[in-house]
Amino acid sequence: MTAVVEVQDLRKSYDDRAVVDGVSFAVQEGEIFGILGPNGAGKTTTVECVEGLRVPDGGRVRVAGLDPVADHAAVSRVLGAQLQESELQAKLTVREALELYAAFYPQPADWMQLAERLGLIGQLDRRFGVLSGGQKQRLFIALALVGDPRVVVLDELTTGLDPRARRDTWEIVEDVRARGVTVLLVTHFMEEAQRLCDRIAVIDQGRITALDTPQGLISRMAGGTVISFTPSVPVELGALPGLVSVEDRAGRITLRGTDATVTALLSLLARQRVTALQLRVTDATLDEAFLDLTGAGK
Ligand SMILES: Nc1ncnc2c1ncn2[C@@H]1O[C@H](COP(=O)(O)OP(=O)(O)OP(=O)(O)O)[C@@H](O)[C@H]1O
Repeated sequence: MTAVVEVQDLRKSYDDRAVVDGVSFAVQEGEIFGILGPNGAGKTTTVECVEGLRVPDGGRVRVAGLDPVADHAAVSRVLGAQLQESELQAKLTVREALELYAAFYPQPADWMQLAERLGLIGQLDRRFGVLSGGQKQRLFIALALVGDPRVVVLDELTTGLDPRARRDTWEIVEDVRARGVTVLLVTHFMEEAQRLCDRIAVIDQGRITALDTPQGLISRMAGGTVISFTPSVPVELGALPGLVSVEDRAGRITLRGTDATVTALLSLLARQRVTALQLRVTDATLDEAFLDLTGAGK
């Protein structure tokens, strides 16, 4: 596997306050890599150092082997960044924006094809200022892809979108990856990270507190397996392996533990001839793992 984005011991301070404090990660070619963290954690600062928009105080950043600050022009040919709303004139039509941005690149993608893939064909002659939130986001994705990049950085892509538009956008991101583009995704939405990302770096107060697959993040938290059931008769559970907590709400029992807890519980119930009514075994959500892994839950 080749790392297309490498960040080693990245440091950035504002007014003597470290907002990125020794962040290291490597994004493999073809991966959707998520950066997740509470407000002010340093996510945007980190990706802006990757984009060459901010100069790090320390550490090393490479995009396709290039330094985003020293080799800025070369990096902008391999890396597509999502614009912020303020960066596009309201009067520009979708067609003009696509033409304009395509002209920045020596070998742009076919923007008409991009517009078609992103469902923008019907919007080509409409001005940016009158587009809906979802249409604007589609245009931003198209503009990030118009240089035919190897890596695309998407920051808070679906903030402000309704659930339908958010799901449509996720499909577009999956389609982008299916075409071999590496995606670096900054998000607040756990569901989005869980659905899209191959791996996630959880950042809190400028440091990475965990880096794993979504499933790995969930299973590393204590009590990652949730078991709930209603016993046919009252039951004495005693000590079960891996058990983290027990809750009894009007006869419905919820346990948090591990796979070993489930196995031990089932044999205990069988021995006591108790039936577990409406038995459900689920994984904790990434939401819960996130709160466990950042100061946000404390
Ligand atoms: N140009 C700047 N000058 C001073 N402080 C800054 C500057 N840019 C960012 N900060 C501060 O650095 C910290 C990290 O900001 P950053 O935007 O990287 O966080 P974030 O994780 O992306 O947050 P959010 O999820 O809220 O967008 C914040 O406390 C922010 O106020």
